[in-house]
Amino acid sequence: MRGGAPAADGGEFFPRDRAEVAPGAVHLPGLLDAVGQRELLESCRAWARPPAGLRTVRTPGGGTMSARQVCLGWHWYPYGYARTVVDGDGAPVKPFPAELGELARRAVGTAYAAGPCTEPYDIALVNYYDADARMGMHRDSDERSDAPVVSISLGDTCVFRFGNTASRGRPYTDVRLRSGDLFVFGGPARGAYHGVPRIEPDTGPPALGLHGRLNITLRVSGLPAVS
Ligand SMILES: O=C(O)CCC(=O)C(=O)O
Ligand SMILES: [Fe+2]
Repeated sequence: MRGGAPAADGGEFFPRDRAEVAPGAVHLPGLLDAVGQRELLESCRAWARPPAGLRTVRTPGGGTMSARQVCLGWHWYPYGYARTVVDGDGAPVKPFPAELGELARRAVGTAYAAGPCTEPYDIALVNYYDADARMGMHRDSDERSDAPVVSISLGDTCVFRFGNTASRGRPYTDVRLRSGDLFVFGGPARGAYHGVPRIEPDTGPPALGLHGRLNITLRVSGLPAVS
């Protein structure tokens, strides 16, 4: 892979390349340009408003997740999916926007030679990380589809840890995800453990105007569509 050292203006001197981190796990740097990032950020701000807005997720063991979350299409809670915010204000989940489905299809088509995924994307999780937030190693395993997961990053750079399907431990690869990067994991990587051990504060593009990091995770539920 070619060098990715930031230039003095915050841009890239050498473009960063598509990189296959593990079989089926593909990093697509800079897929969203500045305009695309700004539009998506504006949408995230609207989705984060109540009802069914940004919330703190409580785990059955009594803990809380440090990244706050809002869901679109299907509401994820530990550990399942619902049509309403069953662990929050009880409001109906906001609809899954068609443009996120298009973005997921484009990402899968760019990531894999086999081309776009034909299953309809119908879940978006929007995770907001402040400088101290992180996400522990976990698998995305509440879906009934093995379609690839597509993850989008906005704002501050994070360290994204992509591991293996057997355990939370090694071997894993740490990848820096920057604003506008996408990461796709499907096929043999679909069930791999992954997490976010660190946010690098104040590393996002200043013009974006986002303090912290947003992640948008797109999934196919495999659950019956609403009529
Ligand atoms: O923030 C990220 O990059 C990962 C989010 C994630 O793994 C999830 O929401 O399941
Ligand atoms: Fe995940």
